[in-house]
Amino acid sequence: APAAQRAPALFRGTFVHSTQVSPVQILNDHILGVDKNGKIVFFEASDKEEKLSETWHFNKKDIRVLQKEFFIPGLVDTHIHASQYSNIGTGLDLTLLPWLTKYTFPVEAKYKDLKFAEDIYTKVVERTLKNGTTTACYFATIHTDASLKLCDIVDNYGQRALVGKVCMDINDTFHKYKEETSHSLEETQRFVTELAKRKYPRVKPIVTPRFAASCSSELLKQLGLFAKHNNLHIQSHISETRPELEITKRLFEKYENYTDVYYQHNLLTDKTVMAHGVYLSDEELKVFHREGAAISHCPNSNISLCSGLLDMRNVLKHQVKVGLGTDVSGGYSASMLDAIRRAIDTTKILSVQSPGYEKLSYKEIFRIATLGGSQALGLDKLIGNFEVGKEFDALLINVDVPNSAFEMFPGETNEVIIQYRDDRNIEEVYVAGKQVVPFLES
Ligand SMILES: Nc1nc2[nH]cnc2c(=O)[nH]1
Ligand SMILES: [Zn+2]
Repeated sequence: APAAQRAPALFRGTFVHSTQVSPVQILNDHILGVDKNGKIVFFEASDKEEKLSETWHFNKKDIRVLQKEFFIPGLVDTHIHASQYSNIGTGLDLTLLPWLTKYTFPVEAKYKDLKFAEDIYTKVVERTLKNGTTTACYFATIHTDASLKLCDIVDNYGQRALVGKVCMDINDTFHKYKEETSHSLEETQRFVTELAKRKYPRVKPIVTPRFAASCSSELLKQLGLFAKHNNLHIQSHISETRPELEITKRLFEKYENYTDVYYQHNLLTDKTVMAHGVYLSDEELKVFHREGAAISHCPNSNISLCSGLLDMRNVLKHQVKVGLGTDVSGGYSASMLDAIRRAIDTTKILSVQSPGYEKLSYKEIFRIATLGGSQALGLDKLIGNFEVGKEFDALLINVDVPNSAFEMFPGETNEVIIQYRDDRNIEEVYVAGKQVVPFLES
């Protein structure tokens, strides 16, 4: 039961967000105004209330004054397999390649059945929204109609998303889950065309070759050209595990490295987001920087599938755009709050392994989960924080709810709250100024 509610356009209270210069900025007693298109039109200290009400012609009694709640920007999940949601929390006894064969390809094959697809896709959109994911970058499956169904559901619930119909013409371990090369491209074209006809304001297509090891050079080439000619987003996986690196090296012998495979096929652009990147060399990171391509850091998945630990500090040092991803169901949680915690764990483990390692602070990771994600998806002009001119994607956090996962003690600051809240503390979710959580009863 999706929401269709307009937010009150005016809020007064505490706002916590990130900027380029400040990983966490806490703005107490501010007023934020949202216009009917969902854009933030002003955001100022509330001693300006008088002047603002004259400029913007509002009545002060229309301001919603927050009490103990505060706003943070919506969380951006830069990598999630909507189709794998039905496997969440199961099948994590294997590493990537056998895991794909035993659990993942079989479940994705089921999305031929549109009823099944509709059921699971509804559940994953509801779950991610409730957990504060206002923007998701989804992998669906190879099935075009089911992928369009995901788009319909995302739009209906008011989430913002990039949705990819998966492309793969090689699968030697689960033969029935793959496509003919030409069919894969044609179906991608059909997916993009059909989605465009629907005119959804916040659901966009993303060209999605699964990863190099499941695509022929011909398919990669055609998808790269298609993305280029239509200026489309691109997503895939890169350098997640060592055995995958070996296979890719064997399949693409004449390329310099894994990054070069995507680069040579026009798949590494400033609208590309590649999941994982655990084993990328400095040389490859320089190519990411040069091309403006982004990495999605998926710490839960990296640990759950024993893939490895991404050195995010090194990624940032190379000025490569980076966001966080849940990578459901390689990652066992659909919550970006979990992704934040796993990213904190990962940076700490790296510092244990290498004394002197410059850990990321939780503040930096909060920024990566919000502003960083928006940059990784090329949406930072539109979302990511509460800058005037952006759309209001936001979570109303209440730390003091019944059944909260933690106690609040006197003297604790917002900073403590940022680290430890969970979805019970997300009372309301807004996308482009429209309240999308709680869902309205239909
Ligand atoms: N984590 C993960 N890695 C992949 N590499 C290729 N496909 C997948 C997938 O579905 N999940
Ligand atoms: Zn993935």
